[in-house]
Amino acid sequence: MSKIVIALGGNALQADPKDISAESQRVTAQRTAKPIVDLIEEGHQVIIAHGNGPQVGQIVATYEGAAAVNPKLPVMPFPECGAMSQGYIGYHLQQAIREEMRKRGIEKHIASVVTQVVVDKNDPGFKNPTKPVGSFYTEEEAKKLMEEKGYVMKEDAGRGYRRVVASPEPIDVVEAPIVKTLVDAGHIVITVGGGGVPVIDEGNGVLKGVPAVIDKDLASEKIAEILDADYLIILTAVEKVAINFNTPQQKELDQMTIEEALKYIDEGHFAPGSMLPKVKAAIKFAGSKPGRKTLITSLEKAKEGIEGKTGTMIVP
Ligand SMILES: Nc1ncnc2c1ncn2[C@@H]1O[C@H](COP(=O)(O)OP(=O)(O)O)[C@@H](O)[C@H]1O
Ligand SMILES: NC(=O)OP(=O)(O)O
Repeated sequence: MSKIVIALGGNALQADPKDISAESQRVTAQRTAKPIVDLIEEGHQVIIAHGNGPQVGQIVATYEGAAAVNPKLPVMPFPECGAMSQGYIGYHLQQAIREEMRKRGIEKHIASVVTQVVVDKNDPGFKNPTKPVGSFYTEEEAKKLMEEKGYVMKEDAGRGYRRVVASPEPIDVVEAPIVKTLVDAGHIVITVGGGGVPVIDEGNGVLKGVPAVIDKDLASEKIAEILDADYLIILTAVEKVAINFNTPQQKELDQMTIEEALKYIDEGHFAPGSMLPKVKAAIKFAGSKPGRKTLITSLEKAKEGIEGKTGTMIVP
């Protein structure tokens, strides 16, 4: 039995990026629950983390839109929207995983912990927004949003334009002791959703939410270290990491050593904002203590991946 932190990518929550309805996410979560419960059924101790880029963007935009037509409605601050996204996504995952466990006769409890993650107020990420949130827009729509709302909009890996916000590095997970207690008691915990709500220590131990979105792969790596997990599994839309991705020379990798991964980063094989943070999180976890490994694979292949049959394993 291994202790596994699973980081769920966008496709685990929204199968069709154009359909951002709650119903679509609820149905997608049911599909996502199956490979996760496969691992639980095998006896692994599973801790779940997830992204929130599309959802937090949607929540912010909804409040802004509502405030524009009804001035009595306050604009909701970004950290509060992040916390809402944890609750919204956690609720769907809790329902779906609980139901899948119930069907299989697995008697375990599952809960989401609204999680705050400490970041440095001087993190250079605050000066250079990189994290895509919300929906995809055409170049024309993006220009209009930049002019009208002052958003920073960037092209996202050939998929269209998206709003980008600051993405500081995670330093510590505030609720980690509670997560550890629940995990040690045998419960399934959903934590660091959306990378955690980013908070800064104002200097006196008082925590204050800041408008940013922490990368969920890096936050998952942080909680995996704190919980002393054996595996960090990053589940995304591709079965394996590739070099020369999307070119005729594309080569999928079964395994990468940390040294090889660093070389591939230098050579520019991993797109910033998509595969790069995953590989960085993978390197950090695999290098943090002997025996720790990171697996990057698709949601559907999680079980086969942990059995060593597919995916890309990052090892020291
Ligand atoms: N070198 C690479 N190998 C494999 N996939 C890559 C690579 N570079 C970029 N990608 C893209 O990155 C995507 C994963 O990033 P993203 O969709 O942002 O992640 P998430 O699943 O966390 O939402 C893959 O589906 C693939 O399209
Ligand atoms: N917080 C975060 O990394 O979200 P996405 O994975 O949706 O980009």
